[in-house]
Amino acid sequence: MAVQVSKTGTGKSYIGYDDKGYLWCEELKVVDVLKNVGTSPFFLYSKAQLESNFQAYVEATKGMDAIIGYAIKANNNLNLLRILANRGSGAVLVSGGELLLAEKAGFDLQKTVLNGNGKTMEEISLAVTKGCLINVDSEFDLEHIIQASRQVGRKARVLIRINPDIDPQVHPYVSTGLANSKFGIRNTHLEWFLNRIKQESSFLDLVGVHCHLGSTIKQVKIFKDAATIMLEFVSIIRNAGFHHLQFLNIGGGLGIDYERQGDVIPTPEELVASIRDKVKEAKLTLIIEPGRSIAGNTGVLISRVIGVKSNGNKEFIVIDGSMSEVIRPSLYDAFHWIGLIAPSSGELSKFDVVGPICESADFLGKDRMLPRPEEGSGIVVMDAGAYCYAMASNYNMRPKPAEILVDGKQWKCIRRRETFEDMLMLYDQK
Ligand SMILES: Cc1ncc(COP(=O)(O)O)c(C=O)c1O
Ligand SMILES: N[C@@H](CCCC[NH3+])C(=O)O
Repeated sequence: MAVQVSKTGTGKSYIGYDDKGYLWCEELKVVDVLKNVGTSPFFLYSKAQLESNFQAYVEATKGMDAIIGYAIKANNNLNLLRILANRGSGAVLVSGGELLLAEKAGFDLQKTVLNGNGKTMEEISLAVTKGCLINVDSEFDLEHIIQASRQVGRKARVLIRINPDIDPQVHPYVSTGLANSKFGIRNTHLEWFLNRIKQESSFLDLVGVHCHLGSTIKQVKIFKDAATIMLEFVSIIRNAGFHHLQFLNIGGGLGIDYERQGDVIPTPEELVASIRDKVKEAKLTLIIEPGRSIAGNTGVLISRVIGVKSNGNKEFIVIDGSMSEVIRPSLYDAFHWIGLIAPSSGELSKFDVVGPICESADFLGKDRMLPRPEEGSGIVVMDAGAYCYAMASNYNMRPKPAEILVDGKQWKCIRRRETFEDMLMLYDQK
């Protein structure tokens, strides 16, 4: 049975090492899965981990009106989405594609929120037709929503996305709530929005406010500060005559323990507890939009070692996984814990773990102390359940990998590996 590598934000860990040095996913030794799957790299997910992470939010929001809106962008595997939809999760969407997928997965579309600073008319019309909540992101976005609801002949249920100018203290590329961000409106424009919504009240129902500060946040205080500011806006908006205001959408963004050094990451319970009383006092339904903290430690990338080389200064472990499956290190200099999946007697040395892609930015980890691996041995990149497959590409004509789901002692393929023919199909071959 799996042992804990380290405590994550939601507590339990279903992917971890035993004391002999074998990696387990639930009740399966990952070396055995690798043998049976045949191809590599592939993503490996734990169903129990996914359920446990979602359950942590359910427990955290017990006793209050709340929608847990899983942010589909983090991991959109249909099979995983169905698991969450069956458990009553809502969904947070950023495109028409995500909306259609959410519908296919069985999410209650009344509990979905369409976000986005550049929604197309088609996407907005679809969201109005299906009864999704829609976040207003700008003046033009509001005009497009009015137009769509006129055409569809149905009132749009909207929230205003306010940019509260709070620093989430994360990498600038994943920070979304500062004054210079492309997302949301500034409070100085709020009056204009309220007036315009009033004018078009036969097409718009203003039901809430939204903010999303960023991703990989590690302090509860940041959410608490945001809630305080957002509740001030709620009062202003209610005082302006909007009595249907029902939702405070606090966004997503809770981090996970990528470093696996025992960092203290707030739990969903701690996050919600820090704002619960104020939200209840204001008679609001809380919407929370977690992505990473539900999907992140649910999955890992399993690769094989192609070879080990030295350039005189540095040593490299070259694996068959790459930035085309896990782009986060290249894009954000993000850290993912890397290890061998089975015990090794190789001497410990410092390696860069790199892929075969024709880019110097193609690294999964730098300066990692690892046992010198044999060719063909399995390597794990941990915490690859969020923003990894979802951001994967065919760069260098690489097929996207398989996704495997473990449930106890069973595993199944929940998305097959792409083939060369799959990629070829999209070309005009004449
Ligand atoms: C509006 C919105 N909601 C929710 C999320 C999910 O964030 P996270 O995966 O960090 O929980 C994101 C992504 O950052 C987002 O942009
Ligand atoms: N893609 C980012 C998070 C951005 C979330 C979307 N706003 C990551 O891998 O960490």
